[in-house]
Amino acid sequence: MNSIIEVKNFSKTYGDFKAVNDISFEVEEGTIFAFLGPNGAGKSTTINTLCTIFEKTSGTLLIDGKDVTTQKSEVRSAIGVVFQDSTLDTKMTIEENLKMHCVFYHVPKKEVEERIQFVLNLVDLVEERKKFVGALSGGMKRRVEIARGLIHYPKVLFLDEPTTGLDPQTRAHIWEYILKLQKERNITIFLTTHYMEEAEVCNKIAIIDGGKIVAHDTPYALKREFTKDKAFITTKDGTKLEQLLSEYNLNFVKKEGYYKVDAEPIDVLLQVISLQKEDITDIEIKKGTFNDVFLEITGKKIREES
Ligand SMILES: Nc1ncnc2c1ncn2[C@@H]1O[C@H](COP(=O)(O)OP(=O)(O)OP(=O)(O)O)[C@@H](O)[C@H]1O
Repeated sequence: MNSIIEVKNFSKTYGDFKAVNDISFEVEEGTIFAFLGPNGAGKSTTINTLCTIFEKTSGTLLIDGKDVTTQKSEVRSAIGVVFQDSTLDTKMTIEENLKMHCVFYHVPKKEVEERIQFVLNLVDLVEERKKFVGALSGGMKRRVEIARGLIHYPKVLFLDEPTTGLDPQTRAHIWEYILKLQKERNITIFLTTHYMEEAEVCNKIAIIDGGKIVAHDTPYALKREFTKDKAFITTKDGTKLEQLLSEYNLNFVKKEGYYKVDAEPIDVLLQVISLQKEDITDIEIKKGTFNDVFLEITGKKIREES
């Protein structure tokens, strides 16, 4: 597949401080890419440089083959941006905000109406187009921002925490629009989020920490690498279970009233269970979560290595 975003050896320093330290990654066209990291990791610096707002210190950053340093206006035409701080004019209606954006982006006059219809349809705001932005709910404002970010038909949409502060139902709606954009329009979505369950539905995830990319893969592969399924076992004979788990080399932790046991390799766990089936009163297997992945990569594991 074609890489629509290419970042090679990108660094950004503020004085002596390396906020982003020689990172490289690519994003394939038509995919949803999550860029995650703890506070101060270098996410905003990278996004702002990709969006031509900041200047790089070194490296190459291309969007749709255009250089973010030397071809700023071509890059700006290729991207839509929805940042956390709203830049909508609250004293204007939705329609007026969208029209103004069309002027900025030199959308041909005869196409303006069709595009407004298209983007409002996408975010379910056709009926509201004459409403003043100042009178809209937080979720509606976010939808208007997404509509506005799309009105010049960008190839890549940058979404900086698009669902932060929204209620679960509105978050689910925003995700419907994001998935629809990807499926129906082949738009590449580059997003940040601190909701790990949102990161899980993305095609690829990169995790940045301390200015370095510390993981970059599919959610599935990251989960496989960084988490283990756990079995929660309740037994009438703890001593026997502990003996068996040690004998079969399965890690476990004794908790109040149950044991938390590594459920992998599953065949080994099944053997232990079959040897103690008269005593076991309850078993629940829980899959590793993406929260575990993030903690493992940016917390425990990294600290252990550094
Ligand atoms: N203008 C600046 N001058 C000096 N240091 C800066 C400047 N901007 C950012 N930094 C530092 O660079 C590092 C990366 O910042 P950045 O804003 O990219 O992180 P982030 O991952 O977006 O964090 P957050 O999730 O908190 O927004 C941080 O340590 C930050 O303090």
